[in-house]
Amino acid sequence: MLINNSLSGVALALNAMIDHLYNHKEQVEVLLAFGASPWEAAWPGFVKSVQAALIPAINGMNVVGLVSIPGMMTGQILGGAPPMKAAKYQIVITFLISGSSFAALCLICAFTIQAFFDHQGRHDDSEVKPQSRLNIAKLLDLSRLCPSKTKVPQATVAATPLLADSASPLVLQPSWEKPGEGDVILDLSLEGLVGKLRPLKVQLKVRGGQVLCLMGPSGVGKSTILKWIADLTSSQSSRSLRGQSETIMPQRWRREVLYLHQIKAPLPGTPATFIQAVEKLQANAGRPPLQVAPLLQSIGLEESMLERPWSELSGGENQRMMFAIAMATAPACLVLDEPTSALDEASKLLVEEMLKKRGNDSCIIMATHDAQQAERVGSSLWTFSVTP
Ligand SMILES: Nc1ncnc2c1ncn2[C@@H]1O[C@H](COP(=O)(O)OP(=O)(O)OP(=O)(O)O)[C@@H](O)[C@H]1O
Repeated sequence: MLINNSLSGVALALNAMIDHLYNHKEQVEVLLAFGASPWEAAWPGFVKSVQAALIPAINGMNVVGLVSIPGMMTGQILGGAPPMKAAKYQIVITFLISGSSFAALCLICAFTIQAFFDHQGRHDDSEVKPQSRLNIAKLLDLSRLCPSKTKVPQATVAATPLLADSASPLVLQPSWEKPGEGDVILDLSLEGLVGKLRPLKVQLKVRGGQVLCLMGPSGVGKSTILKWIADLTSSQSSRSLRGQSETIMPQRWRREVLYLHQIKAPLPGTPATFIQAVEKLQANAGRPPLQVAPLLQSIGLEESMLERPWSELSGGENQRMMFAIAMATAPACLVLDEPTSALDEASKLLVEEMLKKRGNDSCIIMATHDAQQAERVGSSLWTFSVTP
């Protein structure tokens, strides 16, 4: 029974950890992008899983202890041992069992976290699979047993040529470029697979003050490239930041080449608590507090929104708040994934103004579906083509 309870605790820990890492992938990615180590990013899941595991395990042990200790003690006393000695012996055994179970749980959590990230702390989805859940709705869907005889005509949409030819390698190339004057901030040569199948190559240099825009059909690999650039997912790469190359630690790289998610991440708490958490990350140790409030007004947000829960902010408010926090961290390169996708025209222009106002000591790389936006803010436009 004791083993059974401990094992169920361990199984619960694993479930909670894997669930947390999968269901809050974006949340973990947001923290990683701000310079968190994998441990810091996965910490809430770790605490949750230890709690989930310890409660049943310790409860189980208490029950087992209460039930079995009198019996075992009686046996020892009948065998000639003094009652106090028998009691102490049982208490020590209970503590040893609790301690070893706790150590086992910690180890399991550590292994789970390590399996989810590669040695550089990047996401490694291939190692841990999400739990397959029984889909009751699908099981009860009887319509698939008696398919309708009348065929609904399907609308035929011409596939984008780039996406139709799914096997040919892709390359990212400049469509137009304005000359840049600042020093080279990022020098990258990246290569990897998009959607785990299609090879893609990227070679680019971004100078201080430049805004490099990426355009291409949905699903071609823009977000994939941006995550490679920010070192959140793996690619074969040679890269340098302000002339410094491989010696840069992943956490520092991500903090300096900060990726901002396209979608709203399910963050807990409020923007103010998130800012505090970011300031406490190891990668930000010794840096001054983030000045987010002064930026909010210029992108149409009120300072009071810092105290409102993330879940109460609209998609557009969330996007602008994250943008302001990212700008306040003053990275060397801000990597933006469709930063105005949730905004109305007026708010979009406010964000663009802020992008244009920066000096020559940082650069921007952003994905967009808006050609006019690329013309308004871009120093260069990069598009995808199939290699001959
Ligand atoms: N973790 C993943 N595992 C497998 N395939 C993936 C994964 N992430 C993305 N893909 C696939 O890689 C391809 C490129 O995705 P990506 O998100 O980079 O496209 P995108 O150009 O940014 O699209 P959009 O404009 O719609 O945001 C898509 O076909 C997508 O399904």
